Amino acid sequence: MSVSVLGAGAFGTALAISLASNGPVNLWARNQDLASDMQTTRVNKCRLPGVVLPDDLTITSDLNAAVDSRILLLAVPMQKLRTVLEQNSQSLRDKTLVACCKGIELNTGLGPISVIRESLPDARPALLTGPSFAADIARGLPTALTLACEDANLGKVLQQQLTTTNLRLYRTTDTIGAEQGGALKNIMAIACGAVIGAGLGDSARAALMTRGYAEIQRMAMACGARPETLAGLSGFGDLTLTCSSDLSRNYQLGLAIGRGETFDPSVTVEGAATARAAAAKADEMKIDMPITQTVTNLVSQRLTIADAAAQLLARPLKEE
Ligand SMILES: NC(=O)C1=CN([C@@H]2O[C@H](COP(=O)(O)OP(=O)(O)OC[C@H]3O[C@@H](n4cnc5c(N)ncnc54)[C@H](O)[C@@H]3O)[C@@H](O)[C@H]2O)C=CC1
Ligand SMILES: O=C(CO)COP(=O)(O)O
Repeated sequence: MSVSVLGAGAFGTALAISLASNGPVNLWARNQDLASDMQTTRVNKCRLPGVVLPDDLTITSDLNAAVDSRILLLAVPMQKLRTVLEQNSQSLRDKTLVACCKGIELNTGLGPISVIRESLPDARPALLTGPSFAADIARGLPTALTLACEDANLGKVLQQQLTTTNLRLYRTTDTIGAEQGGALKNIMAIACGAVIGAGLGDSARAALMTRGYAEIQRMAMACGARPETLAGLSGFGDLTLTCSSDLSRNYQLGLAIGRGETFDPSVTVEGAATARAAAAKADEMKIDMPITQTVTNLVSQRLTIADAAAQLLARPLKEE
């Protein structure tokens, strides 16, 4: 097998389904019961109900069976990435590792590429990010994503290997821009969901998306991102999708906050921890990120939606 996907959640399963149209793919599930069930039923009932797994997709709970591949995709939540790398360091240490997660690590302020570099210095890291819902990819709907890799030659190889008929990859060497855009847009999606949930209207959402994009640019460019990456699929593209679709879990959390409803804590919502990480980093770097700060306070219930809106509107007037 040339490609394996580690993590049989929604995104890992969807990517494995798409990649199986290019040839055999391994999908590693850490949970043996889930792996057995998927082998028998050929469906991932929990995460992608109703989508039949293709014959060229092999499911395993044995990591050693999966790490034989030349390319390994890591489709686990951002806050779990370091654990997965460290727990499996012997098997993963010199591999090509394509992170598929979108977030900033809470305790370190690092993105996925830096976490891979710190945990496994001999690995070759890359990032797959951009606007796509697992359900869309799994159904074979047309999708375009960004493959970010500092090593331009490896980036070209990965672009070729991971593009499928319906999943078109663009490449960049700007891993910082791709990481930051993909992580920070989740924060803005929570804010937009909250505004819509509270009935504050589409105009308020457009304001948040635009000023949120300004925040993303400020932080990302201070970290070394290139503006054209932020304007591309991994930045503007994903911001647009996630802030405007009910399918987004970040947006759904925002909706629940805005409506005063509870939200299932077991659902993967990257923007919650990422908002805290980004707010702390912004403080440290003296970058103005009022929406990020507000989302942190909303998620931790230190602020009501009415007070959040009032605070943002009352900020000193400035040039755009
Ligand atoms: N679901 C989607 O539409 C998309 C998700 N993503 C990103 O993909 C990443 C994963 O998200 P989903 O697959 O949707 O989440 P999910 O909650 O459906 O799946 C997460 C998977 O990670 C596994 N996992 C968690 N901790 C682990 C550990 N310590 N060791 C091994 N495996 C572990 C879980 O068992 C689960 O299979 C996130 O960063 C998300 O932002 C990106 C684009 C689209
Ligand atoms: O990243 C995504 C879309 O590109 C998925 O969004 P959610 O994690 O909010 O569901």
